[in-house]
Amino acid sequence: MAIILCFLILLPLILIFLKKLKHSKWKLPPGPPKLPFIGNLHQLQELPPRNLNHKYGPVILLRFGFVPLVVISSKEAAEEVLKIHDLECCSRPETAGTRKISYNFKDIGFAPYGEEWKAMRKLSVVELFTAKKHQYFRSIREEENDLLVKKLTELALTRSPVNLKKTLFTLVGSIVCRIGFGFNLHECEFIDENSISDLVDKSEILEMTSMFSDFFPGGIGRFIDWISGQNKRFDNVFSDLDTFFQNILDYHLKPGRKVADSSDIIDVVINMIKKQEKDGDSFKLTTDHLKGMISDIFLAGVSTSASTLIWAITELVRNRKVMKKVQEEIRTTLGDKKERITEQDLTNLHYFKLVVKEIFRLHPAVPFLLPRETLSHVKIQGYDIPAKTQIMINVYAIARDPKLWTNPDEFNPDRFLDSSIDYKGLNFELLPFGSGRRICPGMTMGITLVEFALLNLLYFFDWGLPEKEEADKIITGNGVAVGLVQVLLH
Ligand code: HEM
Repeated sequence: MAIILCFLILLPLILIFLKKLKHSKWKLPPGPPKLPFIGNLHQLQELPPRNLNHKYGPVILLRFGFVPLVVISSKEAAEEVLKIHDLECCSRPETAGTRKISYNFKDIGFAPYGEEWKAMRKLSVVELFTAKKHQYFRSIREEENDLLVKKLTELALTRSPVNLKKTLFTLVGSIVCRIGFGFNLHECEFIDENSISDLVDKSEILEMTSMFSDFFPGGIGRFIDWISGQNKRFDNVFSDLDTFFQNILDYHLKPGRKVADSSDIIDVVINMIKKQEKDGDSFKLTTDHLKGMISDIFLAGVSTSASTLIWAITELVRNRKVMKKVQEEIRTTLGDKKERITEQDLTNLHYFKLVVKEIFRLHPAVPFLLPRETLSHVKIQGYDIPAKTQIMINVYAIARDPKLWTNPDEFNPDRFLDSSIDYKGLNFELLPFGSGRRICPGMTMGITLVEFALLNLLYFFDWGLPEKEEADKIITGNGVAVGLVQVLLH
């Protein structure tokens, strides 16, 4: 009996010792010094670093509480994660914020890798981006841009300044709501079109704010979140978003609602749920899956495209020569007299596409991609990365790496004149949409949305700053330009 007791007491110590022995053979990535227990938590504000961190190299290991996190900031290391080890690195970590906005990971963007994620992703790709719907989506984008041109023309005639952030978030929000959820934002009973950017800001708070329980899983973390009131703050922010998503769902479930031939993605999923109730399939879609999908489409679709557009106008206002060159190309190719432009007009523009590419390089909407988590042990650039380590890919820094780009901080679309580098996930120096299994499924839609809106803005209007404003004033601290811009009729 005594021997068995001794064995039971010693067993955990032996296991810890063996684990340590195994880990001591590992070559872990370098990183800033860590304090006992909290690791790098005291540096949460400045880490992970946005720019290249030459001091520690392109693969850096951090530890926030109990959570190990690796930051990748070189093209070669990104290629290893996203191409060579894509399967081992394609899960997502769980945090309190992402659990909420994904409705318990019943979505696409934050769901861990597995059968449910595969089924949801296939559904969204098939339904949102099928060829049979291309013409329908195209007409929605064209109609919404016509409305924008009308609104901006009125502002130009009265020489009133334009609030870029509100205007472009409303444009993108109205397109995404019609395509994804089948309702017209301008006539909507449950949301004011001007509050779209505020809602997106709230979702970003949820994604970005960290909870103690994210770093100290279990009782201690949850207790500190509760005492500090962080839980309550979180719930308050989430409740506005949840109300909006619930309204979208109720709108679809209204008795007697007529579903058009070109039903939106939510109608399709509701019909699948009804069908499954009869068939008894093994993967059951639920209301949480529906809300997770609404959350994904809204959050992933709106802020990315809108902030890219805002940056495009901002850079062009700051770089008048490029603005002149691109407008000359557009107006010469399309002719000067069009009252309305269509997506067909995008086809013959060359320099314009380079301008868009340069915007995606300098201002990737998701600078660290969405965080990944390793499913098993991998080696990146010769370093050991254990299973269940978070990985962030700093595509912002890679796209400004002086080893890859000449004058990297300069806005210069001409750099792509003789280059075959593209941004669709195959060139690892330019990854605004990510790459591999978790690459953005809305890429085609996002690109068309950005290109067509920008074409309208540049064909019909001349842009500049309101009197006495300087270019830098249209940039805010959190990286998105929000200021007022003067619009003049061409
Ligand atoms: C300019 C526009 C857009 C940009 C720059 C962008 C960028 C991204 C990036 C960087 C990721 C993470 C990829 C990774 O982790 O490797 C992502 C994921 C995602 N995007 Fe987009 N996106 C855009 C538009 C859209 C649109 C319009 C939709 C849908 C309506 C969409 C839906 C999604 C979804 C569902 C995911 C999660 C994919 C997964 O985890 O499997 N995105 N996007």
